[in-house]
Amino acid sequence: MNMQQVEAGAGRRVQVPLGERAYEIVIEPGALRNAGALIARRLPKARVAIITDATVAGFHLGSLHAALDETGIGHETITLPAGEKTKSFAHLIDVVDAVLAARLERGDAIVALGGGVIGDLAGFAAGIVRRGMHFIQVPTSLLAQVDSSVGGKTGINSPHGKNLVGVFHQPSLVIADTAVLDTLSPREFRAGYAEVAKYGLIDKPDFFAWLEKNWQRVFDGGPERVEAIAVSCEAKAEVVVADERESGRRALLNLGHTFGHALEAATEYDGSRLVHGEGVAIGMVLAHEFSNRMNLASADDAARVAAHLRQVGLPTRLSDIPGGLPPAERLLDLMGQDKKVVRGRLTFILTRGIGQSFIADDVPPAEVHAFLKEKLA
Ligand SMILES: NC(=O)c1ccc[n+]([C@@H]2O[C@H](COP(=O)([O-])OP(=O)(O)OC[C@H]3O[C@@H](n4cnc5c(N)ncnc54)[C@H](O)[C@@H]3O)[C@@H](O)[C@H]2O)c1
Ligand SMILES: O=C(O)C(=O)C[C@@H](O)[C@H](O)[C@H](O)COP(=O)(O)O
Ligand SMILES: [Zn+2]
Repeated sequence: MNMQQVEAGAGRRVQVPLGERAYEIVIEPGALRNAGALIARRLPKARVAIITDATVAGFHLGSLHAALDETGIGHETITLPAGEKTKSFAHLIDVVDAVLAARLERGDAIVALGGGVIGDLAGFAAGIVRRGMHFIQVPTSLLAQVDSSVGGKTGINSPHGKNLVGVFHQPSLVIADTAVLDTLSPREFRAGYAEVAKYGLIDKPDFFAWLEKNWQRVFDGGPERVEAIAVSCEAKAEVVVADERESGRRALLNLGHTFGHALEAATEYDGSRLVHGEGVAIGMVLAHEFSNRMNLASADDAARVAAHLRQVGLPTRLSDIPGGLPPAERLLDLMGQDKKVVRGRLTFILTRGIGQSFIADDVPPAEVHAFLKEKLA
């Protein structure tokens, strides 16, 4: 990681060395223009079904079509509504039916052009149609470029909780065009930034300190944006290669998510109230505050995390979520559906300070309940 000198205009490539499931992440402004050539090199002669949402299609579908036409790649397009509620059984059926109707074969590919919602849904479809098709991620949100397009977690939501139905299915290629982020709304850019900060808070205190200094440049675009995305992808790739199916260390990538996912479910996946990255921002602050309450981390570190996230414009408190929340009992109940639960016991990602996160499976639920009650008051 070279965060001191950032070369102007440079693209980056990050490898995910997962044996026969290995793939490359191409991070570059303008990469979408080369999507046809990149896909043809990785999957010669494959046809593709593009899954996208209406907002992203309006901005970027034409460029992807042009890139595929240039290289003679046959394509179908399925356009879904934008937003978290699209990660549902109903839309999974739409995608599966459309891919089968287009007679795509197992050796063909599903291409996700969009944010994490489209990536998670399209990846799930790719994992189950004909028992597994190729899958290519073309992430268009900051969150998707730094997190959801890498690592192979796919799935949909349930009223019982987030991402409760899905499969692990790695992409064959990730094409992250950092220039497409210029059309992303400021709110969605901020939400994705929460997952960038997460890597610093897990185990990269120098990266967190770099972000505190450089976040404005990351937002503005240019080399710092590419650098932050590349560092994030390297961090995620390293964890995924070490623990692809989350039997241990990968759970660290869930920092802030036990709280955050419960908040998303409690607000019924209503993006006008809370989007995923915002839930993660509040969840990471709560994880640091709870760690302080358990005498694990200092109050100063918890305050530093909250101050930085607030500085970039992210919500950091439960009271920042409009429309009211259910009581602590209900939030705890929702956390009970977390995939990290083992024999009924909650697992949390706690911390000893900035960049010192760890997996805790011995957290007394009564402490969490009391903490949440306090925070809701
Ligand atoms: N699989 C994983 O490892 C993983 C990791 C993190 C998050 N996730 C999931 O990802 C989802 C959140 O992803 P997200 O934040 O990208 O949400 P999203 O897919 O809903 O995208 C956010 C919004 O931005 C719009 N958008 C996307 N790219 C755009 C662009 N370039 N220009 C203009 N508008 C654009 C979308 O239409 C949408 O309205 C959640 O469902 C979360 O659970 C998955
Ligand atoms: O890739 C992972 O592993 C993560 O935990 C990344 C998270 O940012 C992401 O939100 C993921 O979808 C959460 O996973 P889940 O298993 O808790 O649903
Ligand atoms: Zn996340």
